[in-house]
Amino acid sequence: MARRTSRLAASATTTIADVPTVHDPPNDPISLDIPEQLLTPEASRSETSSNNENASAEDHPPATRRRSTRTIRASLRASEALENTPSQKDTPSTSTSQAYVDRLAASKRLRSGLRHSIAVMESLHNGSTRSKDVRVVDDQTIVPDTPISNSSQDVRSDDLNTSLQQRTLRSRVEKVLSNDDKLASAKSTLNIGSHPSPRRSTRITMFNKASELLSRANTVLGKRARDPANKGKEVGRRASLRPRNVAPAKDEASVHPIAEPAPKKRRVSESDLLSLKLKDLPPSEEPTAPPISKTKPKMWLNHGLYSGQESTDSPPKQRKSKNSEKTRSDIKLRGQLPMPIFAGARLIKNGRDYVLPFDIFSPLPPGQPKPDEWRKTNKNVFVGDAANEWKANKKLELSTCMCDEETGCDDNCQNRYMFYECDGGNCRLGPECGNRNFSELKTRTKAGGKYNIGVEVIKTVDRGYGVRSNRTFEPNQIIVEYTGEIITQFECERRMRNVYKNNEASQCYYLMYFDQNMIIDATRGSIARFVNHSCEPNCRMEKWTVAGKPRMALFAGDRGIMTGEELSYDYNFDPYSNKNVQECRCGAINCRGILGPRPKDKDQRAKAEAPNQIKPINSAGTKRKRAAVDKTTHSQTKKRKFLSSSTVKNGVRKAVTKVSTAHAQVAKMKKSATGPRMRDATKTKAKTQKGVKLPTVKTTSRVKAAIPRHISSTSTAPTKKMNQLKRPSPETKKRILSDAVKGSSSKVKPNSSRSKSSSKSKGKNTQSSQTESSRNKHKKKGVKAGAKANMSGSKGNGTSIRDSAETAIGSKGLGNSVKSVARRMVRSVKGAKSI
Ligand SMILES: C[S@@+](CC[C@H](N)C(=O)[O-])C[C@H]1O[C@@H](n2cnc3c(N)ncnc32)[C@H](O)[C@@H]1O
Repeated sequence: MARRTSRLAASATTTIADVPTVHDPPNDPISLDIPEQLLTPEASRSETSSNNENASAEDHPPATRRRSTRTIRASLRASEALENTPSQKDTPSTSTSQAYVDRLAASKRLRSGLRHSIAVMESLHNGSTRSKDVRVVDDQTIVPDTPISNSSQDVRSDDLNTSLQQRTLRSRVEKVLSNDDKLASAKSTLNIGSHPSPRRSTRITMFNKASELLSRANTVLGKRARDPANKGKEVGRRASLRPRNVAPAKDEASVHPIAEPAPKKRRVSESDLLSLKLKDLPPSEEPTAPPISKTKPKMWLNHGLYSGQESTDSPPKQRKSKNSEKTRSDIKLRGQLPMPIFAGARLIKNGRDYVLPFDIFSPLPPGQPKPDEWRKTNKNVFVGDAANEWKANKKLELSTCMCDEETGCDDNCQNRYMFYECDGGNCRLGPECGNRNFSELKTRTKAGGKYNIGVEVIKTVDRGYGVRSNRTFEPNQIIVEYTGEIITQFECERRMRNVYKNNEASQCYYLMYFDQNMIIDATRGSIARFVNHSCEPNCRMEKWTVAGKPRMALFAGDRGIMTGEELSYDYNFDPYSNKNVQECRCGAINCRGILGPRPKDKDQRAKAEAPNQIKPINSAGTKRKRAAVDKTTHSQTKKRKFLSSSTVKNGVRKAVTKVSTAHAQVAKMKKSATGPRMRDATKTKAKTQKGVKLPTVKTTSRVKAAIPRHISSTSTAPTKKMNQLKRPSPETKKRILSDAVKGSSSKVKPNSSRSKSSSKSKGKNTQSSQTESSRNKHKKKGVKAGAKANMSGSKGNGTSIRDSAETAIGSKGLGNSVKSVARRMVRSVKGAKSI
């Protein structure tokens, strides 16, 4: 604004200054007639030394502003006398600045000269001053050519004329001067009104502003930079922002030392002000309404950071229904996902079950009850003849992994698919391989410590001891290996008869079918033996082949294991005899009620059962009778029995037929009689069918009951695939193996059909080949071996019976034992089929 004003002033000045250039200021007609004749500039300077105006004009060149003012005057006079001075019109409008200055100076001199002349004339007129001074003045100033000078010279002769002339002259000069003054005052008034801030003053204002800003710069730097002496002087500025108590200046404090110390500075909110106001007000009976503030109160003052959210008992929802919006239109809730500020309040109000955080390690405190008779071993130990009978066939168990680094050995890994653990011999991947569970377990347990072990024994309320996790386990992660003494079946029977006969009370036996007709007795074994059964388990017991040897371990289920969970797996328990049925106390919703096998339904079984899922041997010697089990359980068991009878009968018929055929063949061989097998076999079959009495399941002794017929846990005939891990069917497995064999450098032919797999097929690196090899060995061993193979037959289906029959056929000294073998086979088949 100031700049604009100065520009206007400048333009006005320019306009005015231009006036004399357009109308070149001629001298006043009076000045032309009189003053210039009376006084020259030089004379005026010398004579009127007391005239400050002239002196200043002479000594100092006129300033621009003054020049403009004078120019106006001159221009005004010039405009008056413009017409009377035609000679001046010829003067070019574009006169030089020097000429202009000269004219201004002349104008000034003219005015001063006029005043001087008037003074002289007055003195002459009064007649009191006819002194030498005047003469001197006359001598020096009056030009003889001028008429005035002439007239003045004639004063003595004609006083009347002279005085008249003087009077006229004076009046005329005064008139002109008064006109000048009027114009000047009018102009000044005009200037003040239209241009209040001339250019010079504008500059001053700007300078003042700049200096003021500089002085404020200190305050910008911060409060500490302020001069403490000037602290109190800023009150005016601060007070305009917010009210505050101002501490008195130091000087004042020194003057009034007794005065109270200034209160601490603090922010004053509106509520404070309101309370102060209320304090000041005299107490009145009627409560006065608080003054309504014109300013809108800030939200955060009234509601806090989370304004717009209301506490509800229900957990926050991302989406709200339209109805809820309508009903709660008075409360403006946040549209976005609200922050969980009320979670704590909800938790306190509603509560929740305590769940340990995911990765918490929480072992039990010391002083827990411990099982008395537990001889621990973390490795499988062969006992008795088991070591001799065991076929450590590393080469045959090899399976080459085809995975690459990108995929690692994931779920599609061929070895994983068949429960073969990868190692340096069968997998070219190193740390990238994800199929080395037992290796991982070894590393973990070797490191030691409760966390690495991850499990501990607990005492349950009604199921004896159990096992809990003291840490978390990922889904399908290996937890603990099931180890113990590997014994033969005969050794197992011996132990049951002699050693474990006193276990009837506890009903606890730790026998599990393992591999190659062997049994793991974990009475002396790992902690895994304490894992109880559940109809809704959180773990699985699986048999894997590790470096050519079968090993069993407990794996976490698909949900994983949380800290503090009791571990369990489905025993898939085969009681073998109704006498051995135990009540299940797992507490699951879908509890089957007994420690028995899974439901009989074929489809369900096909889905549920897994080939490598291990099934413990029935804890024989149970005193729990069927009557002890509830009616539902009883009916289930009974139903299972009858449902499977036809299948069992068929299987038994086939088995017996084959055994009879074999017996007949042996007899014929002894008599050196040869003939078509098919026929004989048919005849024999017909005879056998007539002669065979289908056995019923009878528990002749406790030992027999203690070794129930089970769904094979061995690799001999894995007929079912594990649902969770999507294990392959035997056919698929065979195909994969054969493909792998084709793909690998080994020249072994695939085990395409069971009939072709004979003892001649040596060097097969498949699990099936191992089975065949085992079978051949059993053939050599005779009836006993055949019986064993039969006992561990896979699910008691036709295949296993055929195997047993073939074994029996191939064995020497079959003789009278055939019948007993057949009987046992039938019993085995029936037990398996009744599951
Ligand atoms: C291998 S032992 C398990 C450990 C056993 N609880 C202990 O104290 O040593 C199997 C025996 O435990 C008992 N058991 C396991 N799970 C059970 C369950 N869900 N209900 C009832 N008894 C169970 C049965 O007596 C069974 O014979």
